[in-house]
Amino acid sequence: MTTTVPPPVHAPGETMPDFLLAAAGTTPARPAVIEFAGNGELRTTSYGELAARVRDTTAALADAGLGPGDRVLLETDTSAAAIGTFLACGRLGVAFVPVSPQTPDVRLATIAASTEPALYLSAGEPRQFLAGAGGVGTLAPEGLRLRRRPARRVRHRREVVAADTAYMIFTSGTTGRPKGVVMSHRAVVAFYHGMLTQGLVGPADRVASTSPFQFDFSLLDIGLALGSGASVVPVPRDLLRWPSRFLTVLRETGTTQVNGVPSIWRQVLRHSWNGLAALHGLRGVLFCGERFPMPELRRLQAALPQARIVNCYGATESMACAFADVPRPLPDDLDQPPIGRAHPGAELLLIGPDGAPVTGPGANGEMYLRSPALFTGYWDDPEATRSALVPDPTDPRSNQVVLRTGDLGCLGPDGELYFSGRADGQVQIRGNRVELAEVERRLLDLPGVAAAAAVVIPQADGDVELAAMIVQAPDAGPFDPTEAAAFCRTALPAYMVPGRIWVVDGLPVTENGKLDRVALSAWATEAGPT
Ligand SMILES: Nc1ncnc2c1ncn2[C@@H]1O[C@H](COS(=O)(=O)NC(=O)C[C@H](N)c2cccc(Br)c2)[C@@H](O)[C@H]1O
Repeated sequence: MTTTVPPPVHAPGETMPDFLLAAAGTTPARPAVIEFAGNGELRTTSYGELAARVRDTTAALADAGLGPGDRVLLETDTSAAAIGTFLACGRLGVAFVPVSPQTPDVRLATIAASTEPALYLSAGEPRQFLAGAGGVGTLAPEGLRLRRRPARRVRHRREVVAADTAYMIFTSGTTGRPKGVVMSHRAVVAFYHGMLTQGLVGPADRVASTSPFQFDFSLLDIGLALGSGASVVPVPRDLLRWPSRFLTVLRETGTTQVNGVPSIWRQVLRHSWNGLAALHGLRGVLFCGERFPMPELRRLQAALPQARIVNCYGATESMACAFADVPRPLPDDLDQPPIGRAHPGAELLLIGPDGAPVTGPGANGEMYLRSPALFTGYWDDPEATRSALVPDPTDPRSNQVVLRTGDLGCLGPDGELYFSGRADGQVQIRGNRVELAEVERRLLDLPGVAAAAAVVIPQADGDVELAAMIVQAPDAGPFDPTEAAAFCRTALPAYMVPGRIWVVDGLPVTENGKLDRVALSAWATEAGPT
């Protein structure tokens, strides 16, 4: 008879640490973090041990003079030490700014200059040039080690309130200058509760987290696991890129749920489909961040017939907002999985070009999000904040703000939403507006194509040329670019047919694992016409 493990008890007015440590009150002995140490060794931190670590680190940070309104720059991958540290920050009302060790020096310096952290903590050797900026310390498995105390500051606030900033995530802004998304405890916990309504995992589950710590997807994974009384399994970044090692981590840690962007599956599906299919304990997959190419999604679903696959949509400005089960079986004529609808407690509106809501099957519009999980604003950027948090277009008088996502959506027959690309994602080709995703969707219909990316190459005469790269499925035959172009021509206007199509082994991805269109365009320009 299976003993039912009591779920954690959540209370109103929770801060992020309250929410994430709730299970320490109900199941202190159960594993909170399971780290893969290699050669069959696992390092487990129980909820009780995590809570004790948070207490010690909170005392160390308080002793260093940190308090509400301060910021800590936290350079690390996801780990028990990292989680314990950011929870301690939350206990003191100190915001943490996560950056991954792979962050280039210039970007780290930009973020540090903008956020003026009271303390810079690094899991590895702290980067020297930051030493003069304030306090410096290192994260060690046994706790925090200060190398330079933070300068003393005048303290105006002493209470931690749920509206305080829990963290700030810097995303690449379209203007090139990174924007700091400021998230309050109240917003994060509101999203976490919305996520818990989806019944994704229970206390016996082990959630593999594959995103870099600086990507809020990692914070979703931590919230999903710890908020459910389950375990987080951080997947070491250097093992993720090797299919066999990735599968070894999943198998040896007893992972039951894998969260990650679509690209983490590309090489596994190409080279280790059988190894993946052998993981019968895998009962859930959650992906987010961009569309999952349908041929790859079908192969993933075939490898894991027992798994629930969920498409999670959203922006860092509300962590995420919608969860939709990928239909099983996937209809043949479906060209992308739905994003469904916002989680309970939030609502996605479709707004037409005239600012009025659009409804009814097939309606198209820009998605606006109404939610208690909305971000506070962009750090030190009131103008960008005003353009993202806008008065509710259905009734501006209340000054209730909604998030203008910048994403286009369309309504399906049953009221479920589909993602139709970025509102600013169109490119102009010979005067015609083109959604690159439409070209990619057509290429994905080609037999033997597993993934595709379309890109525009600026020409000397000011015009642009449309090109594409495709990744072939393992069983595909030789690729004929002429035949592929003819295939596109039967369904797309001439200006949307790629002038050249390259076969590539993989597609470049950003540090967060999403298709890197800048790298793609640079590569195509070099490989393209001389
Ligand atoms: N499921 C989808 N299908 C298609 N397009 C998606 C999906 N999820 C996003 N996007 C796109 O990515 C944009 C946002 O980018 S972002 O701010 O860097 N954040 C992200 O990508 C990740 C985002 N915070 C997120 C999403 C889900 C869970 C967590 Br936890 C975090 C959205 O505005 C969309 O354009």
